[in-house]
Amino acid sequence: EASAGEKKRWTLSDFDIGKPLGRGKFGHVYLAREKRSNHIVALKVLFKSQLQQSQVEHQLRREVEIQSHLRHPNILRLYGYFYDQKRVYLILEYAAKGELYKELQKCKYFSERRAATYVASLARALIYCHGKHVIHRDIKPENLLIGAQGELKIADFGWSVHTFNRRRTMCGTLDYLPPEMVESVEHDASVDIWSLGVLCYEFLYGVPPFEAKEHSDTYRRIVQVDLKFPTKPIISSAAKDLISQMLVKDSSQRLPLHKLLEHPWIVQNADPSGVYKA
Ligand SMILES: COCCOc1ccc2cc1OCC(=O)N(C)CCCNCc1c[nH]c3ncnc(c13)N2
Repeated sequence: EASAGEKKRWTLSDFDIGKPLGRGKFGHVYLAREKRSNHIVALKVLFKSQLQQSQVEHQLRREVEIQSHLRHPNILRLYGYFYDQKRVYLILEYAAKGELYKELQKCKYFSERRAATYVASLARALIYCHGKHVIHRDIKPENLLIGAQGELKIADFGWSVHTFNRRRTMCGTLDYLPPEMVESVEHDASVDIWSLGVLCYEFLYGVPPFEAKEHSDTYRRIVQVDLKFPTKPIISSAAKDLISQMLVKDSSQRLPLHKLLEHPWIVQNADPSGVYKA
């Protein structure tokens, strides 16, 4: 056993590999059990060749370094990592209820209580991250997982926690980008308030607020903050008020995350435990 201080050297033979949990851009994620402790984990396998091709291996190293120090109930734990000739393996907390975006697709949109409970837990996770000078957790639905008790977990390692000019081509959608990033000017932790506002809108309406057929139209809608609320589903004015205070072009005018937790819509709808009980 490695003593508390030194890092344990993991190898693939320490794990029984179970069912695949899904495929990401750079590799597969598997259910796995650590043999000695019988601890169930998720094992993400990344191919070194693909990481080299996309020149992200140094970013991954930095991400893993940062992520391994984050400890929050709404941030997926990274327990450790190891590598062999061809692959890098990330040993991760297992989120038993899987991907949030699949749940959102299935329900089309969430109730105000469910949306508020998720938004409040994400706000707490982001307050924690900002307290550690970690920003831009890239909180779109694809990067959110659901734990065994229904709690939300940010799984994405952002790739861009300290990089300011991440190329969006790597991750496709523009939908979540705030104006300052779309216009690729300096940005700070308030980008996360914008993205959380976009996410809150999508939880309630089932589509992101600035969606358009063409990238150029989405781009224009974002920089103009062309925010419209559909008539269906019927959403409370408190929810619209909160979203309107987050999707503000001037990043210094966006509702601070700790104020979000005191907003009437959150106070009246979010379950204090951070767990949505159907
Ligand atoms: C550089 O990589 C950073 C870490 O990225 C991830 C960590 C953990 C992940 C997924 C991650 O990236 C996204 C990705 O690979 N997919 C979209 C495919 C698999 C989807 N997950 C399915 C899943 C279900 N129960 C889970 N419990 C824990 N982790 C999971 C999952 N996935």
